Amino acid sequence: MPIPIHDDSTDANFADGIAAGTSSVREFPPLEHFRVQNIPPAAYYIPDFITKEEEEYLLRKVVDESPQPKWKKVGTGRRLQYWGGTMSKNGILLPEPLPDFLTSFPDIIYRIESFLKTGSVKGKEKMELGIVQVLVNEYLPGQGISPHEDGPAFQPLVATLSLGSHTVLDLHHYLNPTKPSPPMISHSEDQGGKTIAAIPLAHLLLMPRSLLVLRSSLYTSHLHSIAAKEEDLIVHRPITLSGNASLNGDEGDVNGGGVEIANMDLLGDAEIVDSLKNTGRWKGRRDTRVSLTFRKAEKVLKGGALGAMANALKR
Ligand SMILES: O=C(O)CCC(=O)C(=O)O
Ligand SMILES: [Fe+2]
Repeated sequence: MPIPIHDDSTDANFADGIAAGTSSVREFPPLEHFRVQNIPPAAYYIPDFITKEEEEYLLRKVVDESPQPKWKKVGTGRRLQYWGGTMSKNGILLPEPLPDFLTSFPDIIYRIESFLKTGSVKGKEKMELGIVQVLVNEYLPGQGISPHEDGPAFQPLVATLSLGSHTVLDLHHYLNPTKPSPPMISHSEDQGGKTIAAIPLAHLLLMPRSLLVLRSSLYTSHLHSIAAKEEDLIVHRPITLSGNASLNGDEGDVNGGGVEIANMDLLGDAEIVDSLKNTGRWKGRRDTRVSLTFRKAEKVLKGGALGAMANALKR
């Protein structure tokens, strides 16, 4: 089935963008345009990174047509799949070729790589992912993922595509026991000997078809999680003369269980933004969400399937 072309190239604001991928002529402004403000460096939220047709196609390939044994169930009931290979116990990726539906039609990997390059700063910073593995997570309503780091086996630059449903990703930092920040400490959990803040540092609303890019310290010294919920309540308190309504700390009781999100200005969803601005809240029931996390292993077993895949990525 051909993927319909999604064309925003007539929008003058997109003039600095890039031709993103061979299966779509969609152009985006450079990565920096999508940076989430007021959180540690760095997170980028890109709404509508893929079209509805591409979303349906990917869901069909990943969920309906992928062989049952590919799925692994994890403790909380969530299912996951690995494409591009799995990690050995000592942190070396045993590579396998990535499937055509990620590399050629639609060419999602090329699109992500081309887009990330727009965030490179000449002579300073190279934004290249060199995707070798794609992790697929499927969350039914009520399922989540507890606070974790993706770990040192992967490069501190990951991109996650959301399909099928919105969710809220929470970002946490480790509490420094010598310098406690008072509003953060209501209770805390222990993670491998380090204490993490019980109240997340920030929340990001991830809509279907969006891409989230996390890098640098947000990847290396923070944790991320998704609360196991069937419904999300987002609240918005306008900035007052006495300063910004805090994004962290006193949320729970004051907001009636709702959370403020750090990426409201990047959401690109008029209905949600209007509701937040006019009523101060938005409530959404979660549906089944499938996420695709694109990442690069620090160490990959040389030869074999890797050669074939590297050739496929060159083009
Ligand atoms: O589903 C997501 O957006 C995040 C998945 C994730 O953090 C992981 O599997 O490590
Ligand atoms: Fe993760």
